[in-house]
Amino acid sequence: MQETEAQIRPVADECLTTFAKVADAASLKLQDLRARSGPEAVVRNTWNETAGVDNHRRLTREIDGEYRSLAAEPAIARVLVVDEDGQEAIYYFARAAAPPVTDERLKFASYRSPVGRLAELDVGETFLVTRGGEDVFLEVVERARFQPFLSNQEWDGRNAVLEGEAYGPVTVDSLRALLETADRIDETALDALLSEESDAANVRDGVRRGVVLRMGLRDQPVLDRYQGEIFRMPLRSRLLILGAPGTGKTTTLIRRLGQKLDVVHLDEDERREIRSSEEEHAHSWIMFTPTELLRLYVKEAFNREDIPAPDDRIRTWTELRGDLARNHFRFLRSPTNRSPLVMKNDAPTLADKLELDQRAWFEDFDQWQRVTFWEELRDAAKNLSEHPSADVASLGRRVRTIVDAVRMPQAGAFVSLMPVASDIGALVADMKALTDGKIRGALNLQVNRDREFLDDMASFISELKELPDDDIDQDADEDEDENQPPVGRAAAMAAYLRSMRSLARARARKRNVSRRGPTGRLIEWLGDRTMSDEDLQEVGASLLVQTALRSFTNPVRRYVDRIPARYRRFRRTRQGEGRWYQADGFALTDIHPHEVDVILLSMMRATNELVTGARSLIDMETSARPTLERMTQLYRTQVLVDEATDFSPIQLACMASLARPDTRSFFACGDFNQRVTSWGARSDEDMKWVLPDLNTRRVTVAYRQSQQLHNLARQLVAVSGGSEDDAVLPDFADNEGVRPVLARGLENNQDIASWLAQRIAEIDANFDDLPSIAVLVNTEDAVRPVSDALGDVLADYNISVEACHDGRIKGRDGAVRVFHVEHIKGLEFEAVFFVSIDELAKALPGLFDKYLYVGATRAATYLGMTCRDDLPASMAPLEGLFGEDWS
Ligand SMILES: Nc1ncnc2c1ncn2[C@@H]1O[C@H](COP(=O)(O)OP(=O)(O)OP(=O)(O)O)[C@@H](O)[C@H]1O
Repeated sequence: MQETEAQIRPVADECLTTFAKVADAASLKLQDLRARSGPEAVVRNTWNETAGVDNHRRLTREIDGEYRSLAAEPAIARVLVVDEDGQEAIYYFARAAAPPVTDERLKFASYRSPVGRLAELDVGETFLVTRGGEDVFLEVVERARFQPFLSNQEWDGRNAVLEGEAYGPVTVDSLRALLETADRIDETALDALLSEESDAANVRDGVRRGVVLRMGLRDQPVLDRYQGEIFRMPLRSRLLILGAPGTGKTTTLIRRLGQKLDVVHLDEDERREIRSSEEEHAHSWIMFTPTELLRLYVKEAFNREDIPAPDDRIRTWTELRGDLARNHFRFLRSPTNRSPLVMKNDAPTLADKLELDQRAWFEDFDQWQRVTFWEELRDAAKNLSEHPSADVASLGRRVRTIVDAVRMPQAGAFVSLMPVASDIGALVADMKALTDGKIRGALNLQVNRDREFLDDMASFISELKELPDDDIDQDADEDEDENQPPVGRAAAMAAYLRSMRSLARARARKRNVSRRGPTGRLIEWLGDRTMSDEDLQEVGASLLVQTALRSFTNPVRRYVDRIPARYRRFRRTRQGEGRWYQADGFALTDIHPHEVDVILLSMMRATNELVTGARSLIDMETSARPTLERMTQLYRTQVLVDEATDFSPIQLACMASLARPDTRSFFACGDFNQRVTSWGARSDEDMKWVLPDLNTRRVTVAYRQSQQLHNLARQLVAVSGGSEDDAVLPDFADNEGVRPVLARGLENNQDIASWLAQRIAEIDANFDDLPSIAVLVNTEDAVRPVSDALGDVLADYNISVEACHDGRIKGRDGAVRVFHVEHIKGLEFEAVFFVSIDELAKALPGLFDKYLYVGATRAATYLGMTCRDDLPASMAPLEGLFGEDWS
């Protein structure tokens, strides 16, 4: 070891000198920048143009941030390379920005730059660079990674891992302490003996694993060669990263996002493709996590990468789905939206086991709705072309030629319909003025007869509000129904117009209006205070023509925005055929969240096809524009999904639809063995369905767990029939850990708490500070009683316990945290305890093995399980892997 220490001391010395040099240079630049960026400097530099000032401020803010980061963390890696001519070069890599330093002997670069790849390669590996137009191979001769740390105005490098051709890898706790050992000359024999011990603890053979002390994704400034390759792939990639628990998928995802947000590291084509300013690009991303808790867990990692991550950028699907359906695509009922659809989490609408067939379900609907829409358009065109009025028939013939030319909705056909649409719009407006005039005339008559009429009607319709709008008139046009006042005389007038139109249409078709819904009830209430039969016939006939014509006034909007209405018809049809849906037991207006996903995907895909297939629809002033712009406003340059296998293929496809079409940048990571939702994606085929050109990559080095826990995890997969993974342990010197432990027959919370407390005390004895510990329980209701019982016992050790309800709070570091197992996807702890696993097996037979696997793989070193009775039968073969305690 002494020989190694002698070899690495010059490296340590150079590192510390370089840290100081970079940090000083960054601090100077920072001072300079701040001195120059006062208001006068801004005015002088930009001639006081607002855009210029904003731009200047942003640049100043960004550069300020970069220098501040460099002053706090001057470098994360050092690599010595040699080229084919034997020329050596030393590179220092900073996390994000390139350090503002020049040095004859040293080269400085950002880890995010292409040459940053050197920091990921092992000693002996080569990397191709282009120098003066020629390809040159660089071979890595020495590599060091470290965490710079300023203590008492002196730089140190903590947790450094150094490796050269002739030494290492070694882990050095402190580079400064390493240098100080060389300075000791006049030691007494006692001092020498003591310092021998501490020197040995400072420099140790091999790469060491850090203890998990806090609840948050650990910092991993330099990735391994496989992760690095993925993180550097072009922005326009569509990637799925699969890997066993702890293989660094989330880590890679966040590092990649950081790199791709930094426009400096995008190539020319990518910069063109993002089509936005730098500032927009910095905000144009969205990441999905399956749980609120994972969002909290990763937030700090975003801060380390200097990525502002407000809540609207890291989202759960549940949250975004509600927002899209209610506020953007507007097909769920709200105080301002008369839509009949009400989303209910437990709406019993869907057939059993539909989750196994969800792709076919979606495709059936999507195909049905496209065909239905076009057939209706074709029928409308035919009817118009045969209409007695010459004006109408001539327009009808024009649209018929276009519609008959294709069999399904197509971007090109919509473009061709646009010029006719405006002629039709003018005709409809004239016809509507006439029919509205007639209905208003009738209303006027009633008001003249009875001054109270409007007020009486207003109070009657306010009572109807609660009635489900089951019978919303399929032919009532959105254009007629826009901006409906909710209360008062204006609302009464709108309701009168609406009901007269329904009545008139029904008369013209020789049908009756349904009595069940609000419109039918109002008509009943009106009695003979409607229009004359003759007028109803005449208005009805005109309205039917208007409806047929309206199919063409804004065909894009009708195509996309009527998808929810078509969905209701589809559901009724298939329900009758005994497919996809329960035969009965739910209201026509109830809709399950998975059905909302289907509608959203259909609407988003339909819009995307038009945006990409016919840019002219959006580039020009057409009636289609607002419908398409609604989608373009939702686009993000980067869409990222963590724990992708917890989302259904339909949800994943919705997320992929949010990726800006120019780049279609999509990055998902997950592990099929860790799928804990019955609707989650189950296979490669599911993922290929989401995006056919998805490029799947695997990461296989499992960094989180000790040898014993890694082994247990693999056995768990084997006994549950999951797909075997190819994960291997890293070359850590301390993979050896302790056996997982098991307690049987713990029936009540007191017994459970006292067993947990003994194990926690055993862990605590090994550390100065309590590492991060999670206790997982089977239900939300068990969180409080288990925390209270454990808190009572652990109070004797001065260890506090925190109940983390609903997975909405992270809890405090230093306390033992209690979670419902449902929320712990993606997290990592030094120790995990699973309470009453046999009860979980009984409660969730279908997902038990998945939850067990996910729970057990959250632990880095210590894993404990309790059973109320005994191990579930499926786990019996693994009994021999468990011990009883860690004393
Ligand atoms: N290249 C690496 N070297 C050392 N440790 C790493 C490396 N990459 C990731 N890790 C560490 O491995 C642990 C697990 O990382 P991460 O949570 O990203 O894995 P994951 O694959 O997303 O896990 P899971 O599937 O369980 O969600 C973290 O502590 C992380 O710091």
